[in-house]
Amino acid sequence: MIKLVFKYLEPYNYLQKLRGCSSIAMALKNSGKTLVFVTGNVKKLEEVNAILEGKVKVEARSIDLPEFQGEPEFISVAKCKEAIKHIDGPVIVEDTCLCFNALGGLPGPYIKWFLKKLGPEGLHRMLLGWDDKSAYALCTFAYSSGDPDEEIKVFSGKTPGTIVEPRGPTDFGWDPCFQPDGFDQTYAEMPKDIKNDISHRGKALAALAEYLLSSGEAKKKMRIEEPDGLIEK
Ligand SMILES: O=c1[nH]c(=O)c2ncn([C@@H]3O[C@H](COP(=O)(O)OP(=O)(O)OP(=O)(O)O)[C@@H](O)[C@H]3O)c2[nH]1
Ligand SMILES: [Mg+2]
Repeated sequence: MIKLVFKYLEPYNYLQKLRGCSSIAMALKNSGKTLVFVTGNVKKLEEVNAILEGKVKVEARSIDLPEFQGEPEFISVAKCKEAIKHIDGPVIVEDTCLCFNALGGLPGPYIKWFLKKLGPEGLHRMLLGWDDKSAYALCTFAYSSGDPDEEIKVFSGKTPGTIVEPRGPTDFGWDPCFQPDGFDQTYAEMPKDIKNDISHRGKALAALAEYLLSSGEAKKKMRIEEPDGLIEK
């Protein structure tokens, strides 16, 4: 029963946070500036579009940014600094980590290479010698207003889970071997909308959307839709 309540309450919280973000879409539309998501990963893009649909209009640019090393926040900020060299206007980038607790957080930001070489089955096998199969997915967005002199903002989302034998469709990365806590399905098995509601990416985007709406700094660059109509800030 508790499991069931958790299952439905948590997604609801994130949906609540995103509600009302249609003003961001209007704001960016009317400022003549579109928020550009720089990524080379179409599956990430699909999820970002689904999560922000009807709230924030994102334009994708496929640029193969360097894969930096270091802590997640450093990597995302470094990616963002690279991205703004190519884009005129507001930009977001994202970096995803899959962290095994038994391995002190590795592969972490290096998951892309582990996945490429081992696949989801190999990731599961990495933990065969360990009792602790717990892990977490971490998503870190970095946002720049486009002005290189302004501070880059970072928004993170973390979802705890367990590394299991792969189950479900294999169309997105390590989804088949990650089972989020409180669920009996892997990310790959669950409906996309449920994944997006509880995922590392969904949580990070909720925080980003909240910032764009509430920050005076971000608002100054945009026109914001108010209940009485569109007014200039
Ligand atoms: O099963 C998954 N569920 C997810 O929700 C998810 N998000 C990212 N990934 C994979 O994890 C690595 C991150 O590396 P990454 O952040 O550098 O991404 P990337 O290089 O593919 O794109 P980008 O850096 O151009 O945005 C890459 O292999 C991605 O395919 C996921 N796999
Ligand atoms: Mg990358």
